[in-house]
Order: sequence, then structure tokens, then C-alpha cells
Amino acid sequence: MKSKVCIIDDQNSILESMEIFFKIRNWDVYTAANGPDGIRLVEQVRPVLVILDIRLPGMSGLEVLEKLRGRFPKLQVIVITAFQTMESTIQAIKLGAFDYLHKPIDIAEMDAVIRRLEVTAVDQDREVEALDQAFNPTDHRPHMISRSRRMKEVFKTIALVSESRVTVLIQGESGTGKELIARSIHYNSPWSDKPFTVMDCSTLVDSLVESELFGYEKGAFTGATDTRKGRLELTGEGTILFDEIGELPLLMQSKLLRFLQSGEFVRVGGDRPIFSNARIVAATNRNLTKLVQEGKFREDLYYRLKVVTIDAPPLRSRRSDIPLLASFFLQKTAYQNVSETKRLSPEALELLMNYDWPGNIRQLENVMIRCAVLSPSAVLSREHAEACLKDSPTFASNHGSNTSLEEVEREHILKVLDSNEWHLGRTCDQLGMSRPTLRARMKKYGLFPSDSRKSRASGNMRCRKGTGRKTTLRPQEVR
Ligand SMILES: Nc1ncnc2c1ncn2[C@@H]1O[C@H](COP(=O)(O)OP(=O)(O)OP(=O)(O)O)[C@@H](O)[C@H]1O
Repeated sequence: MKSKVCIIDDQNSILESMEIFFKIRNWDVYTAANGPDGIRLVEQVRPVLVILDIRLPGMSGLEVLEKLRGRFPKLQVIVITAFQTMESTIQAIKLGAFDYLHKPIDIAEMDAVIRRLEVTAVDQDREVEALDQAFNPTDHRPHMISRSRRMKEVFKTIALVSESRVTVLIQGESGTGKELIARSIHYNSPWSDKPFTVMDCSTLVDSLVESELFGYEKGAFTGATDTRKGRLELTGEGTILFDEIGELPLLMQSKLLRFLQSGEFVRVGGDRPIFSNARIVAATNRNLTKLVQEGKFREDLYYRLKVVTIDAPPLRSRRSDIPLLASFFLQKTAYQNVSETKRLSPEALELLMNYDWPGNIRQLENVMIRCAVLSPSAVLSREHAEACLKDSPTFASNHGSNTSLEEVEREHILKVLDSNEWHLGRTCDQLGMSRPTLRARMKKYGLFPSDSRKSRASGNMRCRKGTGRKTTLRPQEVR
């Protein structure tokens, strides 16, 4: 089926040349010479694209744009202006025009805009439409956005473990979505109406950990003027997440182990054992096996926790998720700020796809919020995305030139392997390499799927914990 375009312009010569331009590109073309006729035409024809002159007799192009935007939010509009006034251009972009062109129209420029629009419209519309269904602001369940093969495995495990109450250990770099995975387990379980509680083991002072977790009796220590329930008790039959479990002090590790073995604990200053049926999930961005070897983490506790383990993959090993996540965060920001959803230009998307994201999804979320809020236009340019990224701690090191050719080649091959989820055929196509050459290079550089994370992690700075973390808690949640 042909795509439809409506051209609204009062100049006959423009209508005619535009009609030819689109017809030879296999579009169905409809024309109108003024605003009211144009609006009626769009209502009848329902095109995917409108080419709109800003200066029209009677009703101005901006008024037409505003009316069309309100009624057809997904309609793409390219505005044409003979007068290069910044105000009307800015106004048009603010009102959601996809792009603008100046008269006299340069065919090459027009072609480039249409190509960009087609890529954006096809790729992003399909995704944003899918996201429209996923993004429901009144639905408070956690939304995990992904289409990558690696995350499908995670989703499967979440589905399987959520039906039971087994202990789950979630491992992964900072910002990979470990807490979101824990929430998904809880909210997909039969106990989703019970509380979800977070015990952040890294931020608590040693002496406070025990009373925070188990609670205390009145008079247990100076300042204990009342009896207080700890997080375990507050969790009831719900789920308690031990975030950054690797940071738990050794003394508390043995107390937690005792609880895991018996299901019972005692409040600080108390003597009555209390039974808890809370579901335990632990998360860590540290290598627990290494901590065990170094004597910093109890081996028996480690095995108690890892009944089921889930590995949250770093974003750079599932680059196919980047467009979807970026669109999701733009949409979320627009909803939170009651503004229009910004879109990524293909060039901006390319930049995001080639970046390594050492701070993972949290970093991408922060960059997209910054882009959405600071971008003056509805379509984010590469330059703008670059400016928003540039404050990221590792951007410079990602783009530095102080590396040998071999290092660059290794990095590039690894990046393409990652983005194709280690599918060798697709990687060969993209690299323009034969399969034996690719295999030889992989051998030379020691690239194997399981090494993907290790080989990169060493060079990357970690995002500081807490940046961009949501602080709003739902009624059933306790932090
Ligand atoms: N698949 C996803 N879809 C949408 N948002 C996601 C996804 N994964 C993570 N996020 C978002 O990214 C941010 C970081 O996620 P989260 O806090 O779960 O990471 P984390 O691994 O627990 O980080 P840390 O180790 O620093 O505690 C959150 O705002 C979260 O909502």
C-alpha cells in the first residue's frame, strides 16, 4: 500500500513540484491551498505525512499545525518557510513538526529529510506503538523493556521463580536493572499484594543494620524509646530485597544465615523468636565468589542465597535494547513533564548504539532525561545527544585516540559481536569479514561470549550508586 502525503501550500508552483517529487517516490499525493481546506483534507485522507507552509492566507501554518497535533498526535509534519524567522521555526518544532525546510526547496535536502523520516517513522513508530501499550502511567507494576535474546532468558527465569518462594541472587553491574528484576519477581508472584521491601546493605552503618533488619525492643539501647519493627517484620509475606548484599558486615552475615536456616529472628534487646515467611532476594554488583575467596563473604551464606541466580547483562552486550529503552525513557519523561514525546534522529541513535554505557540503563535513562528536557526541537540531533552524553564520566575515554590499531580492531569486533548478540553470520555481514577471518580474529583477541562482560568491565568506571534512582515509594514499599 502506498503512503499518503498531504501538501498544504498556497503557492501553485510548490504544490506542483512537491506533487511530482512524491509521485515519483511512489506516494499518494493530496493537496490543499489553505489551512481550513488542509485540515479537512487530513481528516478525510488520514495521511502519514503533511508538508505544511508556515505562511498561509487566513489561518497560519502554525495554527494549522497546532490543530493537527491535537487531533492526530502521530502525524508527521514537515514545515516549509520562506522566511527564515527563528521564532516560527522554533514554534513549529515545539508544536511537534518533524523537521523544517526553507524555500526555495532543495531536492537533496528534502530527500534527506524524507529518508530520515521513513527510518524514524518505521523503526520508532513501531516501537513507540509497542511502548504505548507497555507504558501505562496508571499501572504501577514494574515495566522491563527489552527485546534482546539475553533478556528473554532473564524474563523466563523471572516467570519461573515468581511462582515459588525460593531465594534468588541477582548479579550484574551497577545500573543493569537488578532492583527492577527483583520487583518484577515480586509483582508477578501470587504475593504481589504484600509489601516489597528494600534493605540497602551498602548505606547502613554497621551497628544499625541489625536493628534496621530485625527491629528492636523499647529500652534496647539509648534512644530506643519505643519498640520498633524491622524490615523483615514489615515485609510480612512479601519480598525483601537485600541490595548490595556483598557489603553486608560479617557479623550480620552470620545472623542473616541463621535466619535463613531457621526462618526465625529476635528483635534487638528482645528474647522472643519471631517467625518470618518473607521471600528473600539478594542483589550484588560485586563478584561474590571472589569475596568468598578473600574471606569477606561467608561461603555458607553464598550457597544459601544462590538457590537460583539471575545474571543481569550489561547494556553493551544487548545493544538491540538501546533504541527501545531510549524511546521508553523519552516517553516517560514527556509524561512526567506533561510535554510532547521527543524522538531520536537516526544519527543520534547511531551515537547511542556505539557508546559503551558503563553506567548501563541508569546512565542511559539519565542521558535521555537530559536530552528530552534540554533539546529545543522535537527530534534529537546527534550533536544534541553528544552534548548530553559528554558529561558522562567515560565518554572521553570511549572516544579517545590513545589506543593501538589492534586495540581499536578488538574493541570494534567485540562491539559488533555484542550488538548482534554473538550471531557470527550477522557479525560477518556487518564487518564485511568472512567467517574464518572472524574466527581467527576472535581467537587472536581472545573473544568468547562468556568473556564479553569481563573483557570490557575492567576499563569502565562504574556509575555512582544512587544517581537517578527513583525515590517515590508506593504505599506497600519500604526502603
Ligand atoms: N529493562 C528495563 N526497562 C526499563 N527500565 C529499566 C530496565 N532496567 C533498568 N531500568 C531502569 O534503570 C534504572 C536502574 O535500574 P536498577 O536500579 O534496577 O539497577 P541496579 O542494577 O539495581 O543498580 P545498582 O546496582 O546501582 O543498585 C532504574 O530507573 C530502572 O527503572
